[in-house]
Amino acid sequence: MAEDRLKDLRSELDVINLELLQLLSKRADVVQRIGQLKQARGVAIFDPEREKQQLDRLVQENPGPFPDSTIRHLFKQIFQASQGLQEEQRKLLVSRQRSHEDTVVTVRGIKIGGGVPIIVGGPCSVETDDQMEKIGQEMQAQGIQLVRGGAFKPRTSPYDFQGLGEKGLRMLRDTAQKYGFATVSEIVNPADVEMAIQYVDMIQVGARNMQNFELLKAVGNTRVPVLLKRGLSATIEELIYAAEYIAARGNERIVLCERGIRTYEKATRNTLDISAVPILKQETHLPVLVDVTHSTGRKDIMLPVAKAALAVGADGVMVEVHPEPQVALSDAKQQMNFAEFEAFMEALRSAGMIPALTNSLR
Ligand SMILES: C=C(O[C@@H]1C=C(C(=O)O)C=C[C@H]1O)C(=O)O
Repeated sequence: MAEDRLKDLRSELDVINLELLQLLSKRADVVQRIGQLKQARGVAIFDPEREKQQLDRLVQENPGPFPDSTIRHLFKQIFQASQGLQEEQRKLLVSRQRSHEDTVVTVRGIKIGGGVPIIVGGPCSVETDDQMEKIGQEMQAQGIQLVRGGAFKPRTSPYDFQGLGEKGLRMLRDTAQKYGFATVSEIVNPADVEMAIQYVDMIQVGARNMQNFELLKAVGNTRVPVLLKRGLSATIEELIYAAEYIAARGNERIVLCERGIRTYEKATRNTLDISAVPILKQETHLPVLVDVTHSTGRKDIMLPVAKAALAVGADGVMVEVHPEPQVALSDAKQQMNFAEFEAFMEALRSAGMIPALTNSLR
């Protein structure tokens, strides 16, 4: 008999627990809505005055049998947990606090991040069928799996080669299909994103467009991997917020790329901010690449710079390669020719910094 009574009372408690749980969740939902308002208004999360008001009221209404001190203690715990929820809401989606695990971005089965460095290679611009055919053969011979090639070129001068547009994307895709690569290419106009993803596996947001917020939103609306380059005068924080624009739209397949920043130094085209790599790895959970071509603009130091990038934890390096750099329609001076590229790759391989060529790739 007594046994049955105990069971009944415990069943009663089980029901009350579920009711309390529902009420706690309902309360948490309101807390989160308050959190959003506070964030929008730039108001502090912790509000001791408001907490005091609530505690005073609760103690006043306390029907017992819990003593007032216990009621204060229990509700203080709830307030603290609520504060935690609001703090969680404030953390950027791309921030390290959101994920202790490194994000691995997979582009057509090729992993960026996760421990095995990748080399992304290809010409600055897609120019001719002949050029792309040679690129296809060379990239395949060197085991390059992700090939770059520009079709929309944001050039400093309006009189410089502007790229082949959709035709260039088609040529890049055809080469990729023939040789089995994945592709990345820059898009500058949000209206072109839908068209571009018919051709490319990864969309690049270039340095000059890092704060083209409409473009960031447009690529954020897709589920296609995005290579986001740091703006030439952008701080690391601004780069992280640019990535957040993409993530906030639901696309977290983002790879960051350090490509040098503008300083007073003239010996290199830009100044490679090597410290940005470990900082980005620490502050975000996203993979980070280093563009050694644009950051240096100098072929003679590309190898040591690439080694430095990999040594500080970059998930890969991006380089420009052209069959005949001297006649290239863009970046003629800084693209490597095939012999230079082969020496570059061989040096990284023999230093054990990138995987050896497997037989199937020879
Ligand atoms: C929910 C709020 O945020 C925090 C949490 C509180 C709560 O859980 O009741 C109260 C004050 C704040 O410290 C709020 O400001 O109302």
